[in-house]
Amino acid sequence: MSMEAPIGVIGGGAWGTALAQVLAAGGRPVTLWARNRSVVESINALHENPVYLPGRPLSALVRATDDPAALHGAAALLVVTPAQHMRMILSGFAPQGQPLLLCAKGIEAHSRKFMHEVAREAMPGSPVAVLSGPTFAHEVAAGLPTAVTLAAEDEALARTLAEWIAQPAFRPYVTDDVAGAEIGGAVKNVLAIACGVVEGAALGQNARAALIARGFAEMTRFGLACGARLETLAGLSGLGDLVLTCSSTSSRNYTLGKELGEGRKASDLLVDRRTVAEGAFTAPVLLEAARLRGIDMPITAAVCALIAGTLDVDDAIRTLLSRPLRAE
Ligand SMILES: NC(=O)C1=CN([C@@H]2O[C@H](COP(=O)(O)OP(=O)(O)OC[C@H]3O[C@@H](n4cnc5c(N)ncnc54)[C@H](O)[C@@H]3O)[C@@H](O)[C@H]2O)C=CC1
Ligand SMILES: O=C(CO)COP(=O)(O)O
Repeated sequence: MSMEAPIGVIGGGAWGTALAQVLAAGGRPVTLWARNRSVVESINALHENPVYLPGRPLSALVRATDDPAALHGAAALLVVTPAQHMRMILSGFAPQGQPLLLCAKGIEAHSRKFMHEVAREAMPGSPVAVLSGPTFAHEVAAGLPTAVTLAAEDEALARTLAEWIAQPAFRPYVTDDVAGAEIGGAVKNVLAIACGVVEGAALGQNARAALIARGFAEMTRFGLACGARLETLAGLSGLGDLVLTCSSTSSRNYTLGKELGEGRKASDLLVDRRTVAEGAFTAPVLLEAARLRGIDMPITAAVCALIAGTLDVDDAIRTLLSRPLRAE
């Protein structure tokens, strides 16, 4: 048993559970806070999260709790809640000044704030870093090779967190471009919905490639306007994650889009979901943030219209294809 201070994980969904398993596989004790009592009990008694990561045995070094006080004394806190709930959940934890490693991908609705801004407001005094990249939770938990971006303005903090989380098959690359790491992860979820629509409506593989490339152009325009660097947007947390989630039904966002493309209604698909498809919540706030900066994001606008039910799939496609010709 390791004598090191545990790492805390806030959020017992698929990604929080997978990250807890990565840390524990390296011999680090992990205290995983989850809001769902049956998840806590199953992890402690059966070493499995049957609700969000079924069929994946977890290390005995992962101990679950629903008591925020159990995270006092943790060396760092990985924050792995859905983006729209992060502020509310963090406000239930008394700030202890531990570093926060933010792992959610999204932009907060209404405030239009990125996760690092929300975390700084909810837990002032805690240094903040971001983890993002092409990472399906079930593959990470199975120990399959994965590379991620770990971003912090304080490079020493990024390096320390990278050393704590790195495993032979889990390889963080550090950067100080926090905005770049966050924007790639948030925007790709919206574009994954659009790619799923292309699949569901059987528009073909040329259309999907065009959408990934033009989607990346949208991500880049928005990212650069927010101070992100091109090399981050073209790296693991941007283009890397875009390619992953725009090509697989393992992505909840892509699957949501596929079902929209097959003609199902967004309101039916979004009601009573157990798992989170962040792109549905990010799309409207991203579009608004882009409008305020004078940035054109036609694919994001089409996703917004499909989710709001103001356009059907045929009209959304017609709208995108009838835009004036322009330089690439
Ligand atoms: N699953 C994955 O492969 C990856 C997920 N992420 C990101 O991690 C974040 C968490 O996603 P997952 O772990 O996949 O979640 P999930 O879809 O597996 O589980 C849903 C989570 O949302 C929580 N939740 C549901 N309703 C809530 C409410 N009203 N208030 C507070 N929490 C509520 C549940 O307790 C659960 O932890 C998201 O931002 C996602 O984009 C990032 C990388 C990979
Ligand atoms: O972020 C992810 C992979 O990097 C998970 O994608 P989904 O949320 O679309 O399942």
